Amino acid sequence: MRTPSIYSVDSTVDPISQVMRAGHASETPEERRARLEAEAEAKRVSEQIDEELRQERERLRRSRGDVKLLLLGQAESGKSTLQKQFQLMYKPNSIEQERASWRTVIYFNVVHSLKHILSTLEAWDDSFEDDPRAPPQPTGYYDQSSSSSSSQIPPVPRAPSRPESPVYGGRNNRIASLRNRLSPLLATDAPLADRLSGGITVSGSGKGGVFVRSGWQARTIDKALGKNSMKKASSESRGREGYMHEDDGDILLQDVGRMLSALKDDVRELGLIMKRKLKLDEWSEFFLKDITRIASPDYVPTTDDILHARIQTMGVAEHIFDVELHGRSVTWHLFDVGGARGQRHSWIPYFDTANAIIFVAPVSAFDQYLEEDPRTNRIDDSLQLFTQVCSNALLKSVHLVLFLNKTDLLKAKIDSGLRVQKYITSFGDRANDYETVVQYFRAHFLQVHRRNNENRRVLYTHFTSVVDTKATQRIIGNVRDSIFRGYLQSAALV
Ligand SMILES: Nc1nc2c(ncn2[C@@H]2O[C@H](COP(=O)(O)OP(=O)(O)OP(=O)(O)O)[C@@H](O)[C@H]2O)c(=O)[nH]1
Ligand SMILES: [Mg+2]
Repeated sequence: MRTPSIYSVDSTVDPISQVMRAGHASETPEERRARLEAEAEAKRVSEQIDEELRQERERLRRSRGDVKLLLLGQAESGKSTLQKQFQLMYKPNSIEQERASWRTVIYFNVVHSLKHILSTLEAWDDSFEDDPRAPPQPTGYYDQSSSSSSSQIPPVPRAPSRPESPVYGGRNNRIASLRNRLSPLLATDAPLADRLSGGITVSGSGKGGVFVRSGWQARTIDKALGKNSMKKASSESRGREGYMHEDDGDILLQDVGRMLSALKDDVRELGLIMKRKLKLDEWSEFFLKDITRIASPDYVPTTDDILHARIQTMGVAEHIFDVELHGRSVTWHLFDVGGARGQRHSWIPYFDTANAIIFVAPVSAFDQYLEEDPRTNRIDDSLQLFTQVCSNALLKSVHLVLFLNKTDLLKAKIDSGLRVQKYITSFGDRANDYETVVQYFRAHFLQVHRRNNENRRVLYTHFTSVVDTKATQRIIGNVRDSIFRGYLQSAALV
């Protein structure tokens, strides 16, 4: 006996067709109308499903043609700053929309720097009887004779010379009274951090201060506009709790602005002392030297301020741009990742679909150590990370671009007389000038690439300072063209 197929079109044996036909013969005009309506509705639903499927197929087909670009590199290497340059180039309006929200970040950067400076001064003060000028320790990566790729010797922070400035004259009193005067301003550190992070504390938020997820801008703007706010309570000294519960719109920012303005001379004094005595983070130095402008009541961050603001990325933030090529628009997905060690596991799911990577390595960091692991020199870490990226099987056919970044800071360090050999023994007695140093670092990254290049892919290298808009946008144009060339080649193969 024949087993009817579920795809059978033989309606004489199809029980459903038989029932339907039987129904047609005996149905009343109302039943017929209802049946036709039901059939029309079923057809409409079916067509709608078909259309949705078609659109989904089209979206998938198109997104296969999208460019997916990952920005990788250690914390503080400049990935988010580079992302801002893409944003300025391809979505300038969005920077305008976010401009106000950067005031929170910049205030936070200033307050957090002040806190860091004061506690460093106090710590030094306690240990002044010890010899404060121990030489820094060299890094191990370049010491090719050692099998371990990083030095196990903890770095010794640079410390101030013996009292010569007024601060160290009657230093205890001076520092104590500075802390006293600045204390209401310092107390805004925690509520500013909460506003940026949405109250999420991540272990490892160190001197950079706070981790943020994508979308923080909207949250800080909502707050500043007073959305979701609760009734304002009056309180002279608002701590973390005070601001969390009472915040009505801009109060926190107004308070910080007012205090900065009133205390700007103290702030400047502290900044100047530290500039002479300690390596300040680049953003601290940038904002402290401009404190009068930032403390003004109608302060609005400039684009340059936004490019210098520091906020740690948590997880992976996706940014979408439309990029034109020969009159055709291609969607670019830029993935800006958190570079701290605790964040790196979140990169992996993006490796599968990536077309291109910009690996950002800060070459100015030869005298710095990881915040997450103070035994590891930052250049060592960048080279190790670059080794992992070059040798990762999932990434073996991605378009690879290397940005040797922070060249402006490298120049400044060399000009100020900092000697590379002190930190990197294998640099030997090469000339301590910018060109020699930068080529030396480049050679090491090229060597890593050469040793991990089964697929014989090209490595595109650029010397960058991603806070420099004009130069960076020219380089982005260059990167875009090289990615598109690869993109067209692979499209031609399909
Ligand atoms: N002077 C100078 N500063 C830079 C340069 N690149 C980045 N910066 C600054 O360095 C700091 C860190 O930069 P980010 O872009 O936040 O670093 P990131 O790689 O995104 O760091 P994570 O999000 O923690 O992984 C910011 O204050 C930037 O303004 C550069 O080329 N020159
Ligand atoms: Mg970042």
